[in-house]
Amino acid sequence: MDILSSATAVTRARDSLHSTGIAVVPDVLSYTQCQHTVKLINDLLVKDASNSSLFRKEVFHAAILNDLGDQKAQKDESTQLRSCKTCVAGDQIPPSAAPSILYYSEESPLMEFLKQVFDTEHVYRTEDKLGCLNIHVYEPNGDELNWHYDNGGIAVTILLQEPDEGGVFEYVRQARPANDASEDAALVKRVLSGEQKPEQANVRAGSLVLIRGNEHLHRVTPVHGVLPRVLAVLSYESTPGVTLNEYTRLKFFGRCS
Ligand SMILES: O=C(O)CCC(=O)C(=O)O
Ligand SMILES: [Fe+2]
Repeated sequence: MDILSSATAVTRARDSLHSTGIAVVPDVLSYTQCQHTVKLINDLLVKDASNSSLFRKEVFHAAILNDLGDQKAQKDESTQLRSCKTCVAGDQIPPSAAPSILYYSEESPLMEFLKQVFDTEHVYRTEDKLGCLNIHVYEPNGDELNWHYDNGGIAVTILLQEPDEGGVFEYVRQARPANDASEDAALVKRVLSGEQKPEQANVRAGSLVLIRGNEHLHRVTPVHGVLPRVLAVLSYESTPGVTLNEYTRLKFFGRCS
């Protein structure tokens, strides 16, 4: 975590985010911290096998989830993208896990780092007990997160376990055309047809990844092999006191409370 207090790391990440839309900061968590968290999550998965309180869902969705995209209501391949993973919600993650400490601790340098890198005066944790800190488990039988834009502009993740095969974070460097849904849809089509090649981020276990997720189309390729891909998603807002509504809680966590 010390690396986040380094001025060089701030400058490097800020420059990278500015020029490419993404910044990868390696070794924010150690291998031991990552493995400790993976073990805690594994224990939850084993315990959960019988009562399924962890939320696992396969969905088919459009790449563009905003109002402009949905209005088109076309039924082509760009609206039938498959995503499937297990989500461990904020209230299920042990406080002793390294991502919890990094996210919640008053001594954590992360918040200051984010303000400087995203060049903003205010960054707040999402104050939702489910949607604050999540851990996503991509099982190695084809779990994936298909092409999408995020709703929020500050996406922060930490990879905890690399899979053997697939699970690559891909993104399109070209920033989203401002308020132009038809250009947006054209970009999605070019990416889906292979005409426009995405970039692949080089992310190792322990790396912090920052992206402007509402501007850059991105996805996680299907995971195969033996090891699941395990990733912490740390949620932030530009205004204080943000909670999720019931619709969003049901959609992402399968429950309201
Ligand atoms: O799993 C990842 O690396 C990306 C996650 C992501 O894009 C999201 O949760 O919106
Ligand atoms: Fe995303």
